[in-house]
Amino acid sequence: MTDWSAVPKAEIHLHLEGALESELLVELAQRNGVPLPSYDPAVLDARYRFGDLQDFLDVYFVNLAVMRTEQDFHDLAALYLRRAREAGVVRAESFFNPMVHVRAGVPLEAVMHGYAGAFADARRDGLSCALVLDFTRDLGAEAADEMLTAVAPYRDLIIGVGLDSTEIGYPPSLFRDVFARAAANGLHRTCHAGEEGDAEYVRQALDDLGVERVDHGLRAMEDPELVRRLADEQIAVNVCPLSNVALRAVDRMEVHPVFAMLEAGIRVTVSSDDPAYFGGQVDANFAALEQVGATEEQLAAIVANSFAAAWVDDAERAELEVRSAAPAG
Ligand code: HPA
Ligand SMILES: [Zn+2]
Repeated sequence: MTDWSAVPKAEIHLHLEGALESELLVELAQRNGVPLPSYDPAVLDARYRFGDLQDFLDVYFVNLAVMRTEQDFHDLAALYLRRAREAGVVRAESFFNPMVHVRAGVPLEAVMHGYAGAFADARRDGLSCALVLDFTRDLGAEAADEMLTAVAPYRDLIIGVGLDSTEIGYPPSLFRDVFARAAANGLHRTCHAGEEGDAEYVRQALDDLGVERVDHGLRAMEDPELVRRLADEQIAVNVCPLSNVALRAVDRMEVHPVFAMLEAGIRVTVSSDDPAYFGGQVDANFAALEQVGATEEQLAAIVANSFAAAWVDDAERAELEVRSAAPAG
């Protein structure tokens, strides 16, 4: 079996709020006087068994009540960025979602400065990294639009936008105007679609939001015409195998659609989604695919796709590819 932590890669589907490991969760709860059901990280981890996406989101949002100050956001991002480097990540494009925090009374400035400070530190240490603003789709398009306006003073700290949280009932088309405004501001676009929603959600992400990438995209495989289109247009589909099994979007790793996606010529990438909840960092996601029979060639293609799909300019992409081709060490 390959040591995936030694293979340089880009991780482009990762929620910083989903990197809140139980040890840090307990530390922040104690720091800020926020009650938890247990203060034993092992007990908290043992509760992470989910029936579906909503089941997970219910726990995830409750836990986020511990995040209060700029230092908290800095600590969370620094933890993720350290874990990512340990997992072989050389380019990190990370979702953050300020909506839950701001609604809990945290100043947007604390969120932005905390995350951006940790990202600046990592950049100084040689990691290529950037922040992607995610909107909570079940809060609706107006709230997303308000957040896009609110982050205007921090425009230089973000490179793109995405859409997360409860999928069914909140199709991408609802967010057409806010994504158009983001594009007009020079922001890249991606969207969670096809995790639980059907192929129509993925089609809308392409047609109505103009996304360059799709997060999860699993149910696109139910529509052969859409599969051809994803392949023809080389839209990156950012799958998260351990997440998909943990949230039962996929029955078993052996039948993960990633294999059919590769077969169809889709630009598949692999990321960890919410590593504190789903059992591992991006290296563990590669290992999980290898364990069920993904070939060396398939996994190498996924690594190459991660750089092809990254939101970097040609010069930086070339530099990342050279670094990844050099022997580890
Ligand atoms: O996988 C996810 N899907 C939707 N929303 C999310 N928020 C964090 N992770 C996810
Ligand atoms: Zn996600």
